[in-house]
Amino acid sequence: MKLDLKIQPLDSWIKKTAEPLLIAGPCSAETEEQLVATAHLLAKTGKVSALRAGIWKPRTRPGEFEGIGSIGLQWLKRAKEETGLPTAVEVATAKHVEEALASGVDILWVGARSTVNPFTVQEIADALQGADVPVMVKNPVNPDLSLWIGALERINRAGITKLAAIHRGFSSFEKSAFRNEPMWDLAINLKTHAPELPIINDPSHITGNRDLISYVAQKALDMDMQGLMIESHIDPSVAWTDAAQQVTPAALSELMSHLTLRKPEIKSADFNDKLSQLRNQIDKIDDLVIQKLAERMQIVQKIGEYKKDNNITILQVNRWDEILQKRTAYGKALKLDSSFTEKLLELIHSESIRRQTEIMNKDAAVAENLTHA
Ligand SMILES: O=C(O)C(=O)C[C@]1(C(=O)O)C=C[C@@H](O)C=C1
Repeated sequence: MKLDLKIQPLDSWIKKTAEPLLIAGPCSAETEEQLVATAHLLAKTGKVSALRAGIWKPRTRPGEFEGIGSIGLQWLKRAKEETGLPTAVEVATAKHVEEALASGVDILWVGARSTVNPFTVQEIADALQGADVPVMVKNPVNPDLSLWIGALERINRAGITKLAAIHRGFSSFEKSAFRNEPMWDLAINLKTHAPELPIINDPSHITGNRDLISYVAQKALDMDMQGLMIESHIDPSVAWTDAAQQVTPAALSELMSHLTLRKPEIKSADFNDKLSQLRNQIDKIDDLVIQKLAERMQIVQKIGEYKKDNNITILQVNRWDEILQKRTAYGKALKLDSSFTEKLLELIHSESIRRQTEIMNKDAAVAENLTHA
């Protein structure tokens, strides 16, 4: 389903100084000197198109540094005057929006902890009514695509058409090398729903670790994301917040120079001929896969009827386990990744169960309808 968003292209609201688009700056504005000095070094790299800095910081526990507050807006103004870099801040309340707009901040973003809350997002959207400012919406903390979409829609309905999404990863129960799981599928899903919506990747928050930033940044570019937002501090070792994920402007410049830029498409007739030949082969195979899946489901239906007539449970763990073991081993022999084969089979099995449940409940549903009639 395509979303009904009115979006202006990214180029209409941010002037790229280099490819890929890079928004950089400290996690938090700490002092005027720290912010302005960082901004100068970032501007000097020639690779940064906008300066970010958190001045209102949502913290998990009270008593932690909650951002320098409104005074930081003056520092951002000075950084912009001296470097020419447009500025970006996070807003979480109507008051933040008003103050940021009044002091000439160029780009606003809605943070992950705000995106989860429709009341907060609506308050921000209401405060944005009539403003011609670009807004970027971070994914919610929890992996819920509808919340992300809902927040984008609310901001868009307030008349904000200079809109982008920021992919900063999701909280997960499972421990991994990342601070926030990228769950790329969710970002890809958003892109499928709204192909014209620019998505900017935030490898700093995904990794929580400066050593992993380039890996995630490269993957984001390979996923055709439109830019990167990376935290940079003049001296990360003394940063007041998120020290482990910040890089110096020099390290950032070095990191960017090692990224490979790939295009979503090219005009070469040769390349496109070869690509469409290969895609034709894929189309034929996909048709077969779907056809075979449909045939499999017909048999599942028959088994369902048979089980019903004989009062046999839907779930047959031993049979299911046998399928899982044998097909995964077969897939492995054919060079398929085992976890891919397992996921595919699990999806098929849950559809089998759904269908057989429908069959089992058919008469029950009729009976229930009759008693309610
Ligand atoms: O073999 C069965 O009993 C089936 O109903 C088929 C099937 C399957 O999809 O392969 C479905 C459910 C069972 O748990 C096991 C296997």
